[in-house]
Amino acid sequence: MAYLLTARRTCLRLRSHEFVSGLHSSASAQGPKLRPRLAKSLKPAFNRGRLEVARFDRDEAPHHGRQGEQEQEVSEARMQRQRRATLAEEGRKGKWSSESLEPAIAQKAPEPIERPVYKRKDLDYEATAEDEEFYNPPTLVTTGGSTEISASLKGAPTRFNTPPLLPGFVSALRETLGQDVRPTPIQSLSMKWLFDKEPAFEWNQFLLASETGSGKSIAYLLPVLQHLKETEGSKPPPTPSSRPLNPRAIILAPTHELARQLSGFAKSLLHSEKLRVVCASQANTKSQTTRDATASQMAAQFDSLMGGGQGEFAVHKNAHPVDVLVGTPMKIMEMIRGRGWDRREMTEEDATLDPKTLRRGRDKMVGVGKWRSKPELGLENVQWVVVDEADVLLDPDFQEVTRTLLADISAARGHQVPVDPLPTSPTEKLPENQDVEYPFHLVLTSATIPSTLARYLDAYHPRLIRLASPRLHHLPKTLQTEYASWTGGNKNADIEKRIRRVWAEDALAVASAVTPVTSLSKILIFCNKSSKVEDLSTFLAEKGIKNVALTSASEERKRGSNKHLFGFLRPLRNSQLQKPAPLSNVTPTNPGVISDPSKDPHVMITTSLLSRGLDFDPSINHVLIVDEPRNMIDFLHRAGRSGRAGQTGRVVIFGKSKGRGSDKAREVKQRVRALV
Ligand SMILES: Nc1ncnc2c1ncn2[C@@H]1O[C@H](COP(=O)(O)OP(=O)(O)OP(=O)(O)O)[C@@H](O)[C@H]1O
Repeated sequence: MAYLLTARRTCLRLRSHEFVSGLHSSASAQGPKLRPRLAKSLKPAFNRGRLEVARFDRDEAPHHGRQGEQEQEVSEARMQRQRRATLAEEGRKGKWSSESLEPAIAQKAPEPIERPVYKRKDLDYEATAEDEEFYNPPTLVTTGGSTEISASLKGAPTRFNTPPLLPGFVSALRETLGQDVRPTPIQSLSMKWLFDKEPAFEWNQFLLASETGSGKSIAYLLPVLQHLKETEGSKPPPTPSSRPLNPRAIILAPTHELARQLSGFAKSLLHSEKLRVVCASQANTKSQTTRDATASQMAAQFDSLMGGGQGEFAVHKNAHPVDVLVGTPMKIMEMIRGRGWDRREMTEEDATLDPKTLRRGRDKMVGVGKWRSKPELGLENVQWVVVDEADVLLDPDFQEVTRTLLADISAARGHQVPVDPLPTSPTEKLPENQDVEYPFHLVLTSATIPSTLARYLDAYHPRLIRLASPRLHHLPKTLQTEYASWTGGNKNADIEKRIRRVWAEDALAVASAVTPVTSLSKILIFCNKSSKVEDLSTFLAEKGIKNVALTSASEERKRGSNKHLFGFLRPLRNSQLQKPAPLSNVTPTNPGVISDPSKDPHVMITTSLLSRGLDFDPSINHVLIVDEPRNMIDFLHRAGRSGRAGQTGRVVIFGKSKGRGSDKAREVKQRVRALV
């Protein structure tokens, strides 16, 4: 009750401070029609090919989320009517001033969710040089750059059925995602293209490109797991000389957090169809007793750089073979070649380097000194490699490690692949006819395909089968965008006000009893710098808002588990693998009580570190972007932590509405509108 009163007071105050400058929903934004960033790179291929464009009617459209959209629209309209009636009634009784009613009704009511109607993409575009940020596939499926471009979701499965899926996977999907689960567009495409087709199943390369929260993990996990299951009997028995683990599939992810979540999710699909999944980023603590003193010191130094440390994964000599290994490329390289594989002689210059100035990725990998432990991981059995968040893992910072890893797997399977350095400048021409053939299936996935990656794929993977969803490079339809303007005073205080306003709206919803809100919204805040994360975290904590601040250097990240994200990540529905921390004052018998953000953290503050791939809980229905996004790719990933899998969410972008610096904010606004 006390909280409710505070919430009401906050609502009244909000009326007078005008820092929200406009509300733009995905459904209503009529901003200038900017072309999405387009690459010219596909044009020649496109001109040579035949084209079918996919278009499917509402009834044909694969399910785009958990909740039936029709049902949702009806319930939202009803909710809005009830809310108006309740608030008006309260207003008549003198509880509210008419002034405070207006924003409460207008701002709380969510926009009706548009049905996904997939339309033909524009084909005759002109891309300018500065527009070349995103690659834009002209249609849903393109097979390489050669003779044929065939397309469409026509004929693609619109249900998870047996076949093509094994019954155990169908039941696991229903258990995890609900009985009526239907494939999203990218999953339909993957079921059509990635499942074994008789007679020949050569080594293929695929790109799965679709917007954030559209189910890419299932799109690649199902074909990989099913193929492993079907070929289980033909697995060669481990020989005494072979190295341990010997996975049949490797999934690469850019962060330990994502690797852990993906392996947990893969396990949740394997309740009936059993396979062994191991996460290289999970603690399994084997002490490194065989090291000498110098080696231990170096390893400790290495750990502090790499975010390893206590409880880190180590391979036991007699470890059983596994089916799927999930991890970051750096961690897996270390398991393949041995810890410290990338070390080199110390130079004078090294001694002067400040570790803080090292770039992420390979720079941080490169240590100095000669220490190196024995290689540990066998690779002869690898038949699938998935590169999740491929645009990060193949970007200039990471691509050398990723490509070296792919080359090592190839070499272990008897096929040498050169790893030539790529040009450092994005404008430099890539060598032609570099068709890289790997002796395994390669699946690349991403929600964003920058033009540089598209060019690399054209040059090195011309046979790549590209599967793209109709909403690639757009925000999820269920995500609303809103622009907030700084007041000109303390920015941290503006952010605090915005947070309190979200909770005031929640409290209102509880008061008017139109939504079954049992806890306050959780809020994810993205800053550009770690120092800003820490500063904001301290400020909010002082104001009684308990929060979790995570940067690449955070101690919590070194524990080999995702405990530091509990309560924020989406828990797995059918397993006990992840359990969010209970909210202190919400109980099953007292569901109307809202949670207390001064006791349980409802706010997480981070940098782009956690913007990639992580599946956050739907209770995170607000993302605040408090620093100007570095680019639209970064923005799409940050914003896409909410509004996932058809759930509603809102992204609030802060900027200056007047004076110096407001031009930038206007430009961001325009570019964001082009993504709606
Ligand atoms: N067919 C489906 N119906 C309903 N929910 C689904 C479906 N497929 C996946 N999901 C759920 O959608 C959420 C997002 O899926 P996932 O993390 O695979 O998205 P993504 O496309 O990989 O997103 P990102 O680009 O951010 O990594 C998950 O919670 C997943 O369980």
